[in-house]
Amino acid sequence: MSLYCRTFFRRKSFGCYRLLSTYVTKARYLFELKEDEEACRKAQQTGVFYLFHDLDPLLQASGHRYLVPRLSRAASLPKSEMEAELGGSFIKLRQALFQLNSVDSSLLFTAQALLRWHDGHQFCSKSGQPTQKNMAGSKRVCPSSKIIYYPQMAPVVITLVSDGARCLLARQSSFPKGLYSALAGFCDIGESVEEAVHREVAEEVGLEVENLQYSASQHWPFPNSSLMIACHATVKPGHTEIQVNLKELEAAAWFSLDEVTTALRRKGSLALQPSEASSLLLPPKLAIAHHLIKKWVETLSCSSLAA
Ligand SMILES: NC(=O)C1=CN([C@@H]2O[C@H](COP(=O)(O)OP(=O)(O)OC[C@H]3O[C@@H](n4cnc5c(N)ncnc54)[C@H](OP(=O)(O)O)[C@@H]3O)[C@@H](O)[C@H]2O)C=CC1
Ligand SMILES: [Mg+2]
Repeated sequence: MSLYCRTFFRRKSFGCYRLLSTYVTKARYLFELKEDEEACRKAQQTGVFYLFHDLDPLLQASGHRYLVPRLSRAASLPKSEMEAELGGSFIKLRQALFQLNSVDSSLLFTAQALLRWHDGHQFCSKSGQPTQKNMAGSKRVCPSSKIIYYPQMAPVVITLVSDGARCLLARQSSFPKGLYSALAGFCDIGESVEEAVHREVAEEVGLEVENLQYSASQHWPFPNSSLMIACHATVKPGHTEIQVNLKELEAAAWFSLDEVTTALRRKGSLALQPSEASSLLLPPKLAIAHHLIKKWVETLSCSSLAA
C-alpha cells in the first residue's frame, strides 16, 4: 500500500508572507516543505492522504463518476479490508480516466507519477547503494556517492498538422477502434522542441511542416511521466501526400472540419455503438490532443465565419 500526502495551504498560519499574493504565498510554502524536513513532517500531520495499491488509486464509484476519498490519517490494512472499510476499490488510473473530474485526475496523475518514480529509483546507479527519500518525496539521495536524484519527465512533442482546410490525425494499432489522435513522439537527446516536431512528423507521415506554433503543455503519466508539448503546424502548400511509417502507426489520414466537428460533439466513452462502427473517435477532454484538435476547430470555424 502506498500513500501520497497532499498538504492544503492554510492562509492564516503564514503571517510573514501577508503582503504577497495568495499564489506566491502558496508557492513559497510548498518550496519550504521540500527544503525543510521538520516543516514537512508537521504538515503531514494535518495533510490528507490518497491511497494507492500497486500504483492503482482507491476510488469510490458514484453513478457514472469516480470520487477520490481523502483520508486524514494513514492506516495500514490488507487491500480487501481497506476497500471494504472505505467503500471503494483500487482501480487502474487509465481505466478510470473518463470518470474523474479534472482536479482529481491532475492530483492522481502527479501522485502516481511520483510513487512510480520512487519505486524505480531505490538504488544509486553509480554506487549500487540504496537511496534515501527526503520527507517531501521531492528527491532521493545516495549517502555513499552523494548523488541527488530528482523525479524526471521525458519531453514529448505532440503536433496537430493542418493543410489549411483539413487536419492530419493518426492511430496506433493499440488504440481503441476508430480512435485517431495528433502525431506524438519523444524528443531525442540534444533536440529542441522545433527540431523534434519536424523530425517526428517527417518520420511518422513523411511530411515537412512549417509555421510551428506552441499551444499548451501537460504532464502525462502513461506509461512513464512525460511532459507533453503541444504545437500546431502546417504543411508546405501542395505537399499533403501522406506516407505512413507502418513501424510507428497503423494509419494516418486528413480529416475535414465537418468530420472533426461531428466527432468532437460525440460524448462519452471510447466504445463505439455498432451503428457508428466507422465513425471517427477523438481523444478524451483530459488529453492535450483533445485540446489541440478543439483549438484547431475553433480557429478554423472563426476564420470561415469572418470570411
Ligand atoms: N496526452 C495526450 O494527448 C497524448 C499522449 N501521448 C503520449 O505521448 C507519448 C509518446 O507518444 P508515441 O507516439 O508513443 O511516441 P513515439 O512516436 O516516440 O514512439 C514510441 C516509442 O518510443 C520509444 N520510447 C519510449 N520511451 C521513450 C523515451 N523516454 N525516450 C525515447 N524513446 C522512447 C519506445 O520504443 P521502444 O519500445 O522500441 O524502446 C516507444 O515504443 C506516449 O507516452 C503517449 O502516451 C500520445 C498521444 C496523445
Ligand atoms: Mg509517435
